[in-house]
Amino acid sequence: MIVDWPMKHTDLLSLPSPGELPPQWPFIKMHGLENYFVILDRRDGSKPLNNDDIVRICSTNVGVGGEQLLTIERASEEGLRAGAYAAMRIFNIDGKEVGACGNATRCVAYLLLEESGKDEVVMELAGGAVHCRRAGPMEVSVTLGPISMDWRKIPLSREVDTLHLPIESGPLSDGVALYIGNPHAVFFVDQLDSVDMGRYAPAVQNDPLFPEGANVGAAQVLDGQTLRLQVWERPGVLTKACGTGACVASYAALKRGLVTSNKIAVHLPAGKLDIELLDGDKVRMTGPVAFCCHGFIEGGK
Ligand SMILES: N[C@@H](CCC[C@H](N)C(=O)O)C(=O)O
Repeated sequence: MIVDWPMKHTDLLSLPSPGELPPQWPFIKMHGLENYFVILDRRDGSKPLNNDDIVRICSTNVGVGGEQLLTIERASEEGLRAGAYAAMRIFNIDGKEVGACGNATRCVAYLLLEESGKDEVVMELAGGAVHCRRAGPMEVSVTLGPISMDWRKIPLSREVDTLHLPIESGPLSDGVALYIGNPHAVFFVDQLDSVDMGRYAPAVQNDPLFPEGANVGAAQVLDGQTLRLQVWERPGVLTKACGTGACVASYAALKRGLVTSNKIAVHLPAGKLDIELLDGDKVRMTGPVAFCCHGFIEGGK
C-alpha cells in the first residue's frame, strides 16, 4: 500500500512498530534532487533486513522504488557519547551496505530535525558523527568527511598517484580518486554534455584498481566557483544528483587548482548543491529535500 503525501512528517516516525507480525513495514519515500530513497525506521530493534528484502523494496516493479534503502537505527554507545540523536544505515539497490550518501543524509537529517523539533542534530553514520542543521524550510546542511586521497583508504588495489589516475575510458582520463565514506573517481571534462556516462563510466567503476568499485563523476568547470557534474553510481545507476559526488568533485577541483574558492556551487542534472570545503578536509553540503509518498510494504519472512 502506498499513500500520497498529506501526512504530518513526524507522525510517520511514530507509527506503531511492525514487529514480526503482521509483516508490514511503514516506509517513507523521499528524494534529494531526484535521488530517491526508501526510509524505514528500525529503532524498535527489529531484526536486520536481508539482501532480498532490500532488493525487493528498492525495485520499482515489486517494491516501492528507490536508488537506496535507508534505515534509521538507534545510536550506538559511542554515537550517544558523540551526541548522536539516531544512526543511519545505507544500502544500495543490490543490497550492499555503503558508508556514505550525501542526499540521503540530508533527507534523514530532515526527519530527525522534525522529530526532535531542533534546528541541529548529530547523526551517527558508519561510526562517525554527522552534524546536520536546518538551512531553510526544506533545505538541510550536513557536514561530511573527512575526505581522503590515501590509496589504502579509498581503497585502491595498488599505490598510484590519486590526483592523476593511470586509467581511462573514452573521454574519462587523468581522474582523481577520493574517499568520503565511499569510493569515488572524478574526471574533469571540457564538455559534460558530450560525455556518454552509461557507455564509459562502467569500465572505471569496475576497473581492478577499485577492488570495491567506485562512483564515477564527470565534472566540467564553469568558473572558479562553479562546477557541472554527472555521477554514475555503484552498482550501476546514472543518478540525477549525487551529494558525496558533489563534495569530492569540489575537493578534487580545488586540489587540481581548477577552482579558486572553497565555496563551490555544483550543478547536477536535477539542481544545485552548495559545497563548502572546511578545515580538516571536512565538507559542508547544503541542498533541498522533498517527500514523495509513504505507506506500508510487506515485511521479510
Ligand atoms: N547518491 C549518493 C551516493 C550513494 C552511495 C553510492 N551509490 C555508493 O555505492 O557508494 C549521494 O548522494 O552521495
